[in-house]
Amino acid sequence: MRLVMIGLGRMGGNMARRLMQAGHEIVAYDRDTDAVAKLADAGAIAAASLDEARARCQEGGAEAIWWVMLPHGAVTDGVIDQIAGGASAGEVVIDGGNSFYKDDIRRAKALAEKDVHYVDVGTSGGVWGLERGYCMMIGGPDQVVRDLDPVFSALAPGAGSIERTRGRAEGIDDRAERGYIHAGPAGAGHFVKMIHNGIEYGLMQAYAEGFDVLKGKASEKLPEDERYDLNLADIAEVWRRGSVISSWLLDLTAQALASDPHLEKFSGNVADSGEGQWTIEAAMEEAVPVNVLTTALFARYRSRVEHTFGEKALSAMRFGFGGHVEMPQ
Ligand SMILES: O=C(CO)[C@H](O)[C@H](O)COP(=O)(O)O
Repeated sequence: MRLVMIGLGRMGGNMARRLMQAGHEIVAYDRDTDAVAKLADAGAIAAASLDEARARCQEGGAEAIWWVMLPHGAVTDGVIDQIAGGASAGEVVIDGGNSFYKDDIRRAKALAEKDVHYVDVGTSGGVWGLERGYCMMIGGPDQVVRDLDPVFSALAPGAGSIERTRGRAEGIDDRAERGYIHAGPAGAGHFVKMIHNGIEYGLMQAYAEGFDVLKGKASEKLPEDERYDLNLADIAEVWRRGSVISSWLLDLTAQALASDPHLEKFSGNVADSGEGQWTIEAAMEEAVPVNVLTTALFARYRSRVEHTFGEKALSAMRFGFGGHVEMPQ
């Protein structure tokens, strides 16, 4: 198939490459003309504007398919509005970024008025996706998603060497086993991806806290015979092998500790892109308790300030009721 890839950053660029490796044709568009030129060197058709991208995509006679891979919010909305402005009936807009699922529902309704189809794809795989493939959670109309199957199938990891899940029925839709699902109508793909990312926050926080406690065991504040100077890189390594908590996130932790045992490259000011917060908002709408996920998000907020005003207030109250002084820095 021929499709336009808009946004040729870490994700979009590599997804375009993976699609071309599978025989698809990519019309490449990005405001960064160097990124377009680089992808053209790898075999893509370069486009200097959205109009040109549409024309090049339609050359084969089919309506344009747009895969948008941009930061969520205003940037993605702006580009989709521009596409919609010149769109013909039958075009397909796919948002493969990390959009908020309620934005998908709104966009799908607006585009449907022009008979333009909208598909939301929560895409996981990060910078490793070119090689390993991308796990995709898809929302949108059934037939449109079916028609795009060659694209999803090429991007997905495939069944690979992962054993079939014991107890899973034979002869059912095997897309999940090949690394992608059609989760439901507009927004369902990004909703599932949002929860995936919420879980990601919780898992990451659990590893981070565990390693913090291991590191702290060398503290001079502990009795001498209870101090251990633990090799964190080795602990991460051994847990990768047969332990209950082995995972890809642990693999990445082991890699980071192997090359930088004190993680000196990092300040520890942890950013977030919104999915953790949206997960908690969704849980509140459903009145579902998400204690771990909430704590993980708040730990990120906490990581960005040396001391909060609230912590100063704590010290002030302790001092007020008991004359208790603060810990020395
Ligand atoms: O989609 C992803 C992985 O699957 C994102 O890369 C990841 O979740 C980053 O999110 P945040 O910036 O909030 O940590």
